[in-house]
This record gives sequence, C-alpha cells and structure tokens, in this order.
Amino acid sequence: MKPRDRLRIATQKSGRLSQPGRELLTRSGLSFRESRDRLFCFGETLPIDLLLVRDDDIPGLIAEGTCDLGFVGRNVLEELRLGELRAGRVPAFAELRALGFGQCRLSIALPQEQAWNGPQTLAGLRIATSYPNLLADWLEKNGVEAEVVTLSGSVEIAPRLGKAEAICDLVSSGATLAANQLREVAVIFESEAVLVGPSTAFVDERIALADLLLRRLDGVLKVRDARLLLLQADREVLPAVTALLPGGALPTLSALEGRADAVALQAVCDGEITWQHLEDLKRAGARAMLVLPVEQMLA
Ligand SMILES: Nc1ncnc2c1ncn2[C@@H]1O[C@H](COP(=O)(O)OP(=O)(O)OP(=O)(O)O)[C@@H](O)[C@H]1O
Ligand SMILES: O=P(O)(O)OC[C@H]1O[C@H](OP(=O)(O)OP(=O)(O)O)[C@H](O)[C@@H]1O
Ligand SMILES: [Mg+2]
Repeated sequence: MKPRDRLRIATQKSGRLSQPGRELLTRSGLSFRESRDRLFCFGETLPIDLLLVRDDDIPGLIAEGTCDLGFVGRNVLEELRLGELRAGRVPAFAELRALGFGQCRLSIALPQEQAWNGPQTLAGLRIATSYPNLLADWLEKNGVEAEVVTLSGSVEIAPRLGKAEAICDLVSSGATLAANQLREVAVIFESEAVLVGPSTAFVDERIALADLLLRRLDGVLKVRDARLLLLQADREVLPAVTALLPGGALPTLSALEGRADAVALQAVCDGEITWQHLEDLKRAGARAMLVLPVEQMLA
C-alpha cells in the first residue's frame, strides 16, 4: 500500500473542544471541505485532513498511527497515559503544545453539608469518577485508601443515587457542582486543551507537513493573546508607567506635537491586558490608552 502522504489531525466531533480547535486551524491558514457524514474533513489549502471523533479516542488514534496530531484535554491525555503506564506499556503519544483554551480542573467534591479535614476525610468512602487513573494516582500519593467507582458520565448525580459518598469530576465555573449541592474540596489536576502527537518522531513522509503546521500554530498561539497598547504620558512618570507594562514589554516612544514634556508610547504586550493593568497604568499617570488586538504574524 502507498504510504499516506496527507497529514491527519484528530479533533473532537462535537463538544467543548471542537469549535476552538477548528478556529486555531483556520487561523493557521487551513480550510476544509466537510464530508456528508461529518466524520472527515478534506484539507483544501494544504494536504492536511481532519478526522472528527470522540475525544477519548484521540490519543489511541495517534498511538496506532491512524492520525498524526490531535486536540484533546490534558485531563484525558494524562488519564490514558497513566493507564498505559499501569499496564506496563510506554505511551506512544505525548503532549506537544498547550493550547490555552478548555481550561478546567479535576476536583474532589463532597455533599455541601459534609466537613472536609484534608485527604484522609475520604478514607473508606466510595468516590465516583470518569478519571479512575488520575484519582487512584492522587489517592496513592496522599496515602488514602478509598474505593474508586468508575462512571462514564453524570458523575455529579452519583451521591444522590447512593452510588458514592464523594465525586471527582471536571469543574470550571462550579455551577454544575452547586446545582447538585456539592462542594469542591480539593483540586487534583489542572487542565487545558493540548496538541497531542507521537512520543517519538513523525513518520518521514509527513514530517515536513507536521513541522510546517507546528510552526504556524506556534505563530498563532504567540499572537493570539498579544495586544498593542497605545498611551500617552508625561516624561516624568515614564519610568513608573513602563515598569507596569504587562509582560515586561519594551515600548517604542514618539514625540507629541507641541508637548516637549510628554510622549506617546506603544508596546506589543504578550498575554492578557486586564482592567486591573489599565487602572494601575492610569494611576501611574498614563492617559489616552488604547488596546488593540494583534492579528498579524510576529516574526
Ligand atoms: N466546564 C468546562 N469548562 C472548560 N473545559 C471543559 C469543561 N468541561 C470539560 N472541559 C474540557 O473539554 C474536554 C471535552 O469536554 P466535553 O464535555 O465536550 O467532552 P465529552 O463529553 O467527553 O465529549 P465526547 O463526546 O467527545 O467524548 C474535557 O475533556 C475537558 O478537557
Ligand atoms: O463547573 P462547570 O462550569 O459547571 O463545568 C463543569 C461541567 O462541565 C463538564 O460537563 P459538560 O457541560 O461539558 O457536559 P457533559 O457532562 O455532557 O460532558 C463537566 O463534566 C462538568 O459536568
Ligand atoms: Mg469524552
């Protein structure tokens, strides 16, 4: 059989990671034609196709070589990695990049009225989770003996059904826990979406394409949160204002017509510029502040 010369990326068919994953690829200059069954998308601008699958299947597809890259929650990746290690195998997939979306945490939660006195509170209890390996690992590290009850979904309802006394599930806003009268007591794992790929090198036929895509993704990730900050300030407050620039950005200064004692400043700031940053800058003497997104590639 002829070796596959098109790169294949596995993404979640529908769910929290599908839309942001597609956006990342679009920003990297890729466009796709969707098949009628919506399981495969043919790459139009580059020989890079998408396979739309359940997120839990993505690391396995990479391990067996069906796909070259994938977008998946670090929680899923780590759960499956621990599973491989427990089975005595070396995982054939690895995290290549953090993608900065899908932030959530895997936490232990108890019924609201129940007291929490540290990990030993869980001794002898049944804990429901879809992440048995991550939970078992944490219990072991904390020297707690508890029963892990594995459920594939609707974990938050387990205590009310009498299936468990505690749960270990993903939390973001905490709304789901609150709706189920549960209280978050310990974070056991922090997660976000990641790019997963082979733990060894890419196969020769597709290594150049994989490198190209990684370089484009790096460019997109770098500028995605970057902002151009414009402001004016009197020269005498310039050191204070410059010290407050988010991410320690180096500014460019230009003269203000008719005002020798003041300057205009511009700086490309990596990372978020929050209201707090702007309020601090204003207090230090900055005025006429403007924050703009940076859409072009930063060389
Ligand atoms: N509340 C949340 N906020 C942010 N990210 C989340 C949240 N819940 C889950 N995630 C992240 O998104 C990933 C996918 O979640 P989703 O609920 O869409 O998956 P799923 O139900 O397992 O879907 P699939 O049908 O593909 O198996 C999770 O593995 C996690 O990394
Ligand atoms: O803290 P919150 O903001 O409430 O988010 C947490 C919930 O989000 C996820 O489920 P999702 O909404 O994706 O539904 P699912 O259970 O069908 O995957 C997760 O499994 C929690 O149930
Ligand atoms: Mg899933």
